[in-house]
Parts: sequence; C-alpha cells; structure tokens
Amino acid sequence: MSARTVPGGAAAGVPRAELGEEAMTTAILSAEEVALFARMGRLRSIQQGQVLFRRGDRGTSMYVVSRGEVDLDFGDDLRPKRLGPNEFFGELGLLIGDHGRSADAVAVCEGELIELRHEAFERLVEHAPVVVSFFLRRAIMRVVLNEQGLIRRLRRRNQDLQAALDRLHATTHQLNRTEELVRTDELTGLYNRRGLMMHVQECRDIGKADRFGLVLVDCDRFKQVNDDFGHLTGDRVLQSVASILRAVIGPEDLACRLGGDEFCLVIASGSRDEVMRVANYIARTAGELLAMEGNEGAPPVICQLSVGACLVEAGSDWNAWYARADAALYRAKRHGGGRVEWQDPT
Ligand SMILES: Nc1nc2c(ncn2[C@@H]2O[C@H](COP(=O)(O)OP(=O)(O)OP(=O)(O)O)[C@@H](O)[C@H]2O)c(=O)[nH]1
Repeated sequence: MSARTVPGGAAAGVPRAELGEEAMTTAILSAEEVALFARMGRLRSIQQGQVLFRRGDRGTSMYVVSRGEVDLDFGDDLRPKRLGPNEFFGELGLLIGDHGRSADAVAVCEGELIELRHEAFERLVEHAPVVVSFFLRRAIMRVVLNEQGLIRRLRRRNQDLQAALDRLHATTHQLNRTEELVRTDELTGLYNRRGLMMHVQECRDIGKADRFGLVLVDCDRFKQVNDDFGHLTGDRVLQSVASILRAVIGPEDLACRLGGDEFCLVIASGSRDEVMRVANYIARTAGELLAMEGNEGAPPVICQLSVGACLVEAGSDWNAWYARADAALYRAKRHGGGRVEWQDPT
C-alpha cells in the first residue's frame, strides 16, 4: 500500500483519514507505522511451518509481518488469508485482551515478526496517539467489514440450506408418490396386492384388532364382457366395481384389486353383521345397477358380482384368510353368482 502521510510533528507518518475504504480496511501498515511499531515492539524470528497460535488459543499480543509470510486459516468454509510484509494480524488479542484467536496462524517460510504486547501498545499510545487512533479506526473498520462479510456468507448459506431443504421436500414428496404408486392398482386406483400385504402387516404390527372381516369379490362371467364388447368396456366395468367398493368402505377399511376381475376388502370390524352388511351392499348395488342398464346389446358399465365373506384372526397368515373367504366365494359362484355367501371358521 502506498499510504499518503501527514507531514510533521507527532503525526508524522500518519495516513490521511480521508483515505478510501480499501486503505482503511487493509491489513498493510505504512512504512512509517511499521517503523514505529518496530521501535515499541519486539522483533521475533519465525521458521517455516511454525505455529504462532491456534484457533481458540487465548492471546494478548498482535503481530506485524516484517519479513516472510504467514497463513491465517479460519477453518470451516472461510477463505484462508496469506499475509506478507507490513501486514498485521491478531490485533483483537491486543485490543480486547485475552481474546480467543479466530484463526490458526502458521509461518509460510522463515521470516521475522514484530510482536506488540499490551505494555508496548501503551507506550505507543503515549508516544504517537494520532498513529494509534488511525490504526484503531482501521482495526475497527476491518472487524466491522469482516462481520458484514460473515453475515453475507451466513445469509448465502441460509439460502443454500433453504434450497437444499426445498429439494429434500420435493424428493420426499416424489418418494411418497412413488411409494403410493407401488401400492396402487393403476386401472382402478384401489390398493394392489402389494399394498394389501403391507396393510395387513401394518395391522398385525400395531396389534390393531384380534379379528377382521374379509370380503372377496369376483366378477361373474367377466370374460364374456371382454369377448363381447372388448377390453376397454371390460376395464370400465372393473372401474365401476372399484367405485362400489370405495363407496362402502370406512376410513379404517381397505379395498384392493387382487388381480384380473378379483377384488377384496379388509374390514376393520370383528362383527359378522357389519361384514355381511358390507358384502350384501356390494352384491345388491351391482345387481341394481345391472337392472338399470337400458339397451339390450349396449356395452355394460357393471356386471354381476359374487361375494364371499368371513371373519379372520389377525394372527393367522394371508393364505388362511384367503382360503376361508374363497370357500364362501366358491359357493356363491356355484349357486349361480350374484349373491353373498358366509364362511365360518371350520
Ligand atoms: N378388460 C380387462 N380384462 C382383464 C383384466 N385382467 C384380467 N382380465 C380378464 O378377466 C377375465 C377373467 O376371466 P375368468 O377368470 O375366466 O373369470 P370369469 O369370466 O368372470 O368367470 P367366472 O368368474 O367363473 O364367472 C379374463 O378373460 C382376463 O383376460 C383387465 O385389466 N382388464
């Protein structure tokens, strides 16, 4: 730095106060200031790699690099600084006294420092108050600017953090959506077999109840619908069945398409009457809708449904559950379909 100076008297060698912000905040002292500091302070030689202090060390003296270079490492993601001749550091230790160092200071190469302790600084205040006052203003300005830089960095980091959180939120949302898709039957929007198994496991894990109702629903002569009217009509019929199931279940129940034209409901109730109410509603609603269909030969929107219902024990496995409900369903089919059959535990 080429500091302009005020000539004459005790203020000799003092840079003008109106020097720009850069000059005010630089750690470089003028040659006159260095000479003065050298006179009051103590010269100290340093060796390459020598640690002058570590972050957190308590310190009471400041340093001016007289010869060589010193690295200041502030840690974290803060930019390290390399100081050369006439630059000063550690001034807060001197000014505040017993101050925790904010950086590691390590000599880059062999060199020399001027060390200024409290007593030396007091002599300097007496001897050259104007120099000291200018130096103090610069030191304060540097602290303020460093702080502002820190605030800016923190703000930026906060924004980065916010952006990362937003990304995380979006990913979580996407994951939830994917998980939902994995459990959902694409055609009807009901749970698929995987979703059913997860639900059954969850019910077991939380020990929700000792018994559940299981209702198995199968379309009657559905293959005929496909054959007569095509797959799209068949799909629409399956969607109508799903709508009936969705309409009858409570918030604790689960409706699932097991595959093809086969559906099931897990009813969170151990009451035969309640399970039969649900089963009857399904078969009856399908029958009534079918009866309401107008034109002979028009593509159907629903078909007759066979329903098998039973109670199952939470402790037994899915195959045992299914076998019991299927026994009832088989009977319903054997009797011509469009009806509900109940199966007691055998
Ligand atoms: N449209 C459509 N058809 C499907 C789908 N999945 C399976 N199917 C058809 O559903 C039909 C089921 O036929 P079956 O198991 O013989 O049942 P069904 O004709 O209802 O016979 P019963 O149950 O004895 O009355 C088959 O023709 C399958 O091709 C689907 O997603 N969409």
